[in-house]
Amino acid sequence: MNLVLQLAMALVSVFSVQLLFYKLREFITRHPSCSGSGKGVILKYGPNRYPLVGSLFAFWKNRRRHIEWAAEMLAESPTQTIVVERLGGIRTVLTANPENLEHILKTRFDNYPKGNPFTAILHDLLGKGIFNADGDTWKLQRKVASYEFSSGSLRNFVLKVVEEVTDRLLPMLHNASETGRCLNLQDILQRFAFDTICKVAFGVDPAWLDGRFAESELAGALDVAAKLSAGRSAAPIQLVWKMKRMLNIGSEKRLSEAVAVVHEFAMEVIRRRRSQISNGGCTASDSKWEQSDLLSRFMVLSSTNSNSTCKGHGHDMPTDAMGVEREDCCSDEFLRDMIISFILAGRDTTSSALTWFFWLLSSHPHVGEAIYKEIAHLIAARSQDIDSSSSSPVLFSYKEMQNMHYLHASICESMRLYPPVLLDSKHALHNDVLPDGTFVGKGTRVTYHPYAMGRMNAIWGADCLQFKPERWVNKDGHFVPQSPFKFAVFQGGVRVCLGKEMAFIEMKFVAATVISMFRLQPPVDSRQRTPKLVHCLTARMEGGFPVVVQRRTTTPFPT
Ligand code: HEM
Repeated sequence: MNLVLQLAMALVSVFSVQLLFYKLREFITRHPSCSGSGKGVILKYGPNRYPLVGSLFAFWKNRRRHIEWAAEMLAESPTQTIVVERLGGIRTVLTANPENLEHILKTRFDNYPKGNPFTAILHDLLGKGIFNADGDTWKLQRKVASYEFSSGSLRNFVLKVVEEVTDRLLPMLHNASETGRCLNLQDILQRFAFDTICKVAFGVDPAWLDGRFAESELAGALDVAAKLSAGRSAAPIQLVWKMKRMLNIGSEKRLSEAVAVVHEFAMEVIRRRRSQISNGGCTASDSKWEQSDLLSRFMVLSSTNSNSTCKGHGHDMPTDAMGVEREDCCSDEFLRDMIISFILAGRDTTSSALTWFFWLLSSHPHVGEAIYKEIAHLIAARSQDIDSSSSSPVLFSYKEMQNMHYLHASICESMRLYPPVLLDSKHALHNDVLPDGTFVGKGTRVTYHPYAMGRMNAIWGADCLQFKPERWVNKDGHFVPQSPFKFAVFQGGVRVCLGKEMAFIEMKFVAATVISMFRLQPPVDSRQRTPKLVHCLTARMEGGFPVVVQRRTTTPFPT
């Protein structure tokens, strides 16, 4: 009882101080002469229609649909930008304006790091991993990871891994088509994406986990950690999760337990690789490529004695030149954080994109059939293609996948409506003014909103809510890309997603394989229902995506 009372008193006093600061800050930001900008415009949309405490209630009322709520308000704003000021929260500029995005992500990138308020939210889970880092720590990881992702041989390796992992997926679908059993496609795709990223980034097959970790336990821990971390950012009052964390109670207790499981997995991966390196390299069963995985590159960096460069796998990688302490960048903790960032980057994004893609196909069967025809056409053309007669075991070659224009368009169209990363935030280092005239004070959070952008009349036209892959192809049927600041699904500018090409290889390979063999439908009783979108760092479907699997009577593959 005493504790509850103390908690309540602490809350009241913090609220009073915050109220004072809030009023003061409001005064400063609304007087351009005080804030240092002569042109600043404060837009008065969305939650600003509510008085100070009212905005808190509105926030609370919409807490389970804050993504949709923000999208509605952004659509109402003539500049596609709103300013959110609420008690207990950082002043936030929310934007879906492509010019503003280019400004934040490219032109004035230096002024918009992720910032402490963002990194604090994800720190327990991601530590200083690339997703949660700024400055030199980020630069170093970006540089090393770029070597990996820009390498030509990565593409072939990804293709090989994806084919292997798809081979595990197909028997499940065959089995379900024969037994009539319903499958949770979201879970299966997540497992597929997890296996793929572990093999590509760390040279580890999660099948190796058996006996040490139950993969389901790890998957569960990752889900809980992602969901509760996202919950922190959506909390109307940030102080509440901070206090719960301090007291290790409720959701914060569950989060720390889940994080412990995830961390232990990452440490096990590191221990395994260290022992491989100390045993003189990879085991006989490991391929050459596994020595070049991202984790190995970082480890070579840590074990080199040179102070200036690290000569690993034929690359000269600047290390101390980055200004990052060797001990920092090569400690087990640092490697652990890097691993977790990559797991999240590779597991939840592609599986989210594919889940929503297959759901949209189930209500737009003509799109699925058009994709099938495209694949059948490419396979039929194989007999005339000299190269394809090679004995490659790959179901689809890279070249064939490049020619799947309609499939590419359909995946982009699906991500336009359901971007895996729904929103993303930066924090201004200095006062600034966005191209649409919105004043951004030092410390302001600037959030861009790919979900709102994908549903914006002003950007995509009156049919923006319709699923129409045709909007991405020209009259010759070729895919036409859009500006990354309009279609910001992979972010644009300096921190653009490093795994974009890998993601497309993965998604197109799985989609093409599944579509050429099966038709997937939700069970009859849920066909008319739109699944609920939940924000768990990525866009998930509440309750998963149950599907009934029907095998096609013919496939385009030669028998
Ligand atoms: C459909 C799939 C994917 C989508 C939509 C996507 C989207 C994004 C977005 C929006 C960001 C920026 C996040 C931020 O700065 O907060 C990002 C960054 C990143 N992505 Fe992806 N991603 C996808 C797949 C992948 C895959 C498969 C990988 C491979 C591991 C990957 C690796 C990364 C990395 C390393 C970054 C950090 C870049 C940096 O901060 O410099 N992504 N991605």
